[in-house]
Amino acid sequence: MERTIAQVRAYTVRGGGADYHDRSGYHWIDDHIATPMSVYPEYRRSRQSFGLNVLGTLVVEIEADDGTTGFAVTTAGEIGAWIVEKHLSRFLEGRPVTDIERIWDQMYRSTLFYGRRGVVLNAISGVDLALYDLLGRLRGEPVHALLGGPVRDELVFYATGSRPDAARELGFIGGKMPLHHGPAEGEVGMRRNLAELADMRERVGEDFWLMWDCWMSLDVDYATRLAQRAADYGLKWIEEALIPDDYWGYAQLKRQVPTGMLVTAGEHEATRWGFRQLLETGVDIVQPDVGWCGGITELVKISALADAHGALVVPHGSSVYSYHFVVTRTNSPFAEFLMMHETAEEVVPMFSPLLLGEPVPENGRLRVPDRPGFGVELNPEVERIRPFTH
Ligand SMILES: C[C@H](O)[C@H](O)CC(=O)C(=O)O
Ligand SMILES: [Mg+2]
Repeated sequence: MERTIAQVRAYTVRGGGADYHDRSGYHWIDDHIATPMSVYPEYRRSRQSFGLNVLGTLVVEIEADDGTTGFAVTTAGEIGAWIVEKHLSRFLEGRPVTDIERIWDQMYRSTLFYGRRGVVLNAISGVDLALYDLLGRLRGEPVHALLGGPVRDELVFYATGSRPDAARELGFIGGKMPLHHGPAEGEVGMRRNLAELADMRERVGEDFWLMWDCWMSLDVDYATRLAQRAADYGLKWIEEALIPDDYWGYAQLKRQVPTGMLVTAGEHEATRWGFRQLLETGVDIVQPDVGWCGGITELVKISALADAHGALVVPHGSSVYSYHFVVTRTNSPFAEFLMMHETAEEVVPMFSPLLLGEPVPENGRLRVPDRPGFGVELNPEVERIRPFTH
């Protein structure tokens, strides 16, 4: 029997969860990481100092007419909750649960006058993921089955964190480190970056992948010089070196990095149109975040586009929402695991404490669970607030 959507609800959560930058106390993820704001000395030490954690987590719940409820989490907080409740809900309530493509198109077209990317696309992604979760629960199938089924038995992971040496011991295939010093810290900062890479290469040996996440902090000149000097230490890829709008810079950087070094980008990009522009620069790996780029519905299109450009798709973080997709695509041969342990020495669930049943890699590998939907539940002990209703 065809089920319809009875109600859409949006909640916010603080402290961890999908907004993984929203945490208190020491954490490697907020320890002097180079950012576009590093040009201002007063904002260098901590990304929270310029508001990286202002949004918080958005939880979208979608209830079908038989009471079955699907949900998803992303980064969008109160603004996202307002968009979902006051604007997007009208395109869902009363519609068949299977109307995923039409609902996406209406959400996107109707928000073009203030949307296209950023927090609006985060909100659209949250709704889309919650719809997939609901459809999977109604059909008793995991989301990966709805996407055509797995192309491999298990996922293999690289780890992102400050301790690739610990990641190696934990069985990951590589380690991606945050870059600590940007161009404004001059040659001294450049040398410090290279010393950290050299030290890590020493610790992990020759064959372990080492990558740098530059989080939009560089310019083409600095990124080129950094890449050239990092080649001596076998840097596998240089990630998100430039601001997302500088497509021309990415094209230039791709031409200038040493042969064999990969250029990756895209975690702050959204929609097939944004990725079309990014792919035309020649980047080797695109890294859409399924909770930010437009959800699964859009990621399927981005992935096909990337495949036709000969580029891999290795989604940014996003836990189960990414795993169910990656396992279904041949051009996504491995996945990212973001180390949310304070010192990146242990494996902890990425969206902890928000989800129950969130799977984590063991020895760098994971069989994606066959539970219906995305296979996770909301932890009832985590306080959530519904700031708006409609
Ligand atoms: C470590 C990075 O600065 C950021 O927090 C996460 C990220 O960009 C990634 O996992 O990739
Ligand atoms: Mg990144």
